[in-house]
Amino acid sequence: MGAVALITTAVVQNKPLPKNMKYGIVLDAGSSHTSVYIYEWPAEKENDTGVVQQIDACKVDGNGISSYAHDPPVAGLSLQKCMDKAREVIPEQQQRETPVYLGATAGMRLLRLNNATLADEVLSSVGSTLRSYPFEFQGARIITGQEEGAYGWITINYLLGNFLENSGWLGRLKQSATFGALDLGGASTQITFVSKKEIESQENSLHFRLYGKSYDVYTHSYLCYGKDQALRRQIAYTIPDANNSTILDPCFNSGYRRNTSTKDLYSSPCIAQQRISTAPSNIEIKGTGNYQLCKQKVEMIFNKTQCTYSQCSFNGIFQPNLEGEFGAFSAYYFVMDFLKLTNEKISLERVKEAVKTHCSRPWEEVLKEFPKIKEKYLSEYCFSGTYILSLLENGFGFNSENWKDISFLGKIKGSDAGWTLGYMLNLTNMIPAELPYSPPLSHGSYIGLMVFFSILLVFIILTCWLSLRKPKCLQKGII
Ligand SMILES: Nc1ccn([C@@H]2O[C@H](COP(=O)(O)OP(=O)(O)OP(=O)(O)O)[C@@H](O)[C@H]2O)c(=O)n1
Ligand SMILES: [Ca+2]
Repeated sequence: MGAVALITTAVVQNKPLPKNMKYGIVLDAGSSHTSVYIYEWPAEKENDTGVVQQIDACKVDGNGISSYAHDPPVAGLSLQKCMDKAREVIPEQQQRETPVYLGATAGMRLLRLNNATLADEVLSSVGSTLRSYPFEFQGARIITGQEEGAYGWITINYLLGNFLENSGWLGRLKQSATFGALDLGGASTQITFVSKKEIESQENSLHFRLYGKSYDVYTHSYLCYGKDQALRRQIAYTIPDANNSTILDPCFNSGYRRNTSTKDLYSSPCIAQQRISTAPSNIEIKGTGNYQLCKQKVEMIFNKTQCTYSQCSFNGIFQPNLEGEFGAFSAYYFVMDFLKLTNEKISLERVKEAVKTHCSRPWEEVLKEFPKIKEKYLSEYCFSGTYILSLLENGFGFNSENWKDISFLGKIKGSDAGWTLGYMLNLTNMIPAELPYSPPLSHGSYIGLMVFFSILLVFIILTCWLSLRKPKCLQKGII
C-alpha cells in the first residue's frame, strides 16, 4: 500500500504542467517573393536548442516588395492575406505578445542603391500594414548581407542540433562540428562557415559564443550573384545593337522564346557596367540549349584575376579554404530538387551530365512533362543548374573531392532552411552565450527511477517479511 502511494505521489506530483506555448512571426521579404513564417516553442524551454518549430509558412502572392517601388502603398497591401492567416493560426490570447519582424534582403538593397527614398517608402508601407495587426510589431528593415549569412548558418545548425552536440562534461572543451551555410537567393548569395585559418578581411569575420562554445565564422554575401541577377548579367553580355533585336542564348532550352525590354533589364544596378547605348528597346531571346556554351557565358561574370589577399574566391573577395560539411538551401535546393540531384551519393561528374542533358532537351518536351510548374522557374532550370555548378566550382572552389560534403536542404525537421529562424532566435535572446543549467535527470528518468526504487523497496520488504516468517512455517511443518 505504501509503495503504491509512493508511486502515485511521484507521478501525480511531478506531472509536467500543461505546455505554455509562445509564438513569433518573421517575414522574409526576398527579392523574388515574400514569405511569412510562424514559429512556436514551449515557454519554459526557451533556451534549449531545437525547441522552436515552424508551424506555418505562407507565400505572399506576387513578386518581392522591391517590385512595388512604382506604387509603394501596394507593397503593404500585398501582405494582408498571409497576415490574416497568421491571425487564424496563433491563438487569440497570445497574439498581443507575439513579436513580428520583417527583414528585407537583396532586392531592397538594390532598390536602396537605385533610389533610397523609394526604398524607405516601401518599408514604411509594409510597416504600417504590420502595425495594423494585433501582434507586437518589432520593425521592418533591410538586413545586411553579413546578417543574412550569419542567421542562415545559425538556423541550420540550430535545427540540426549541432550546437548542443558534445555538450557533455568532456565535450564542452571542444568546438562542435557545424555545417557551413550556402544560400542562393534571387539577387544575392551567401557563403558562411567555421574556419580554423585566420580570416584576413575584417568584414568577413564573425565571432559567436553560443551555448558555452566559441565559433570563428567566415561569411560573405555577394550582391548581384543571386540567380535572377546573374541571369540578367548573362543576358546583358550579348545584347545586340539597334539593327538586331534577337539573342541566341545557350542557357535556355532550344525552342524557348522570351521577349524582354532593355529598360527593364538595365534597371538593375547589377548591370551598371554592361549597359550599351545602342541597345534596341526590346529584345527577343531564343534558346539554343547548350550546356558548354552556357557555362562559358556564365563564367564571364566571375572575375578571377585580382586578389590582394593570400587567396580569393572571385572579384577580389577573401575566402579561406573550404572546411567541413555544407548545407545548401533556397534556390540551390529548388533547382537541384527539380533536377533530382539532391542525393548525396551523386558525384559532381554525374551532376554535370544531368544538367547537360536537361539543357539539351527541347523546350516543348520539357513543357509537356512539367505542365504545372511556373513557366518562369521551368524555363530557367538549364541556366540555374549551370550557374549553381559554376558558382560552387569556379566561384567557391568545390571540386569532385568535396562535392560529397554538400547536402541540399529544403526543410530540416519541418522548418525551412533560411535566415529567418536564426534572426528571430537572436532578436528574442533565445540563444544563450553559456549553457543553461539543466537538472541532471529528465522528467521521464526521474519518474522511472522513482518507480524502480519503489519496486525495489517492495521487494526488500517482502523478502524480509518472508524470511522473518520462515522459522514459524518451519515450526508449523514440524508440528
Ligand atoms: N520552386 C522554385 C522556387 C524559386 N525558384 C527561384 O529561386 C530563386 C531564389 O528564390 P529565393 O531563395 O526565394 O530568393 P529571394 O529570397 O526572393 O531572393 P534574395 O534572397 O536574393 O533576396 C528565384 O530566382 C526563384 O525564381 C525556383 O527556381 N524554383
Ligand atoms: Ca532569400
